[in-house]
Amino acid sequence: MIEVDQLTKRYGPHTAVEDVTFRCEPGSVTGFLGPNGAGKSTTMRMICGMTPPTSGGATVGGRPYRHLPNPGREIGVLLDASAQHAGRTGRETLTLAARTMGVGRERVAAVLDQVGLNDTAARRRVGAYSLGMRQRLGLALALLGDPRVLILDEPANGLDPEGIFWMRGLLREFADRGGTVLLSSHLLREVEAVADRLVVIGGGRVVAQGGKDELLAGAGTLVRARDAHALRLTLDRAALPATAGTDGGFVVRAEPGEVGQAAADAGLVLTELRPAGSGGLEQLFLTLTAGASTKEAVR
Ligand SMILES: Nc1ncnc2c1ncn2[C@@H]1O[C@H](COP(=O)(O)OP(=O)(O)OP(=O)(O)O)[C@@H](O)[C@H]1O
Repeated sequence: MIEVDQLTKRYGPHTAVEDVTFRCEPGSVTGFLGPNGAGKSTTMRMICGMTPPTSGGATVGGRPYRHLPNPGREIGVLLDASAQHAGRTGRETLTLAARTMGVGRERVAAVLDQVGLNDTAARRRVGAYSLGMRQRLGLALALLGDPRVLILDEPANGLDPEGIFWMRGLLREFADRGGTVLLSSHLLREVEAVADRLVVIGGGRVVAQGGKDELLAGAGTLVRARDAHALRLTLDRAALPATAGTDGGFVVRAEPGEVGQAAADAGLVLTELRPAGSGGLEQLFLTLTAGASTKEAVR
């Protein structure tokens, strides 16, 4: 179990993460989703004791990361696949880590096999690895201590479609055996395919969280009016929480009837009014990523 409680991180006047609270339960994969710069890495680094929070805290299995006597045996972490010593071979990297963690050498062969790095790859220096191979080695390091919890920052980066499919299977199996997985991505589709729960972060704050199916299904009402500005004012006046899309529409966290009534009371002409459905989360995510590569974000 991972518990994140009101985590906040400020760098001078800049707030990177603000009041972030969520939990990841055993037996589930939690997708931590947000555009570049949203605060995913900073949150994960705070959970793993690498960045001290300005306020709030996080525990893994009931204890702060720094209080775990042998963290690698309890939590597998992949935060930066390029962090490994370029001059060592993959096998040396794992053997050294196994010694530090106090796990048997047989785990090295087991995890190399698990992540699909063959003998030739294991004997090659990490400096000569492709990004995809580094991600596999990073995952091998995370799995080495046979932990119950995995915390992975953008693990699919650099993997080809087959590699991404393989990784999803690995994470699904890990969770199905009772493990807890937190993985981040800036791609909605990538996380949607494997996660049970989603935590969506934008501008350092959690903007949505819940079960994936619930978030994808009950994502409010999509509404559009001839006069988008008047609609915004009407929604604000009626205290209906709305997120503006990039195309003039709004996703409102309320029933269509309630939204329609507010518009009718204000004498507005609506051009669209319907349950947002799966488009709701997509719309919310597009709004967050507006200005960034929006097409890529929902790919
Ligand atoms: N050491 C630091 N000093 C100052 N600002 C920082 C530092 N680390 C992160 N930030 C800022 O905090 C914000 C959140 O960054 P973070 O790396 O956590 O986002 P992210 O969601 O992981 O994005 P990405 O996918 O691009 O890594 C950004 O505005 C970033 O510039």
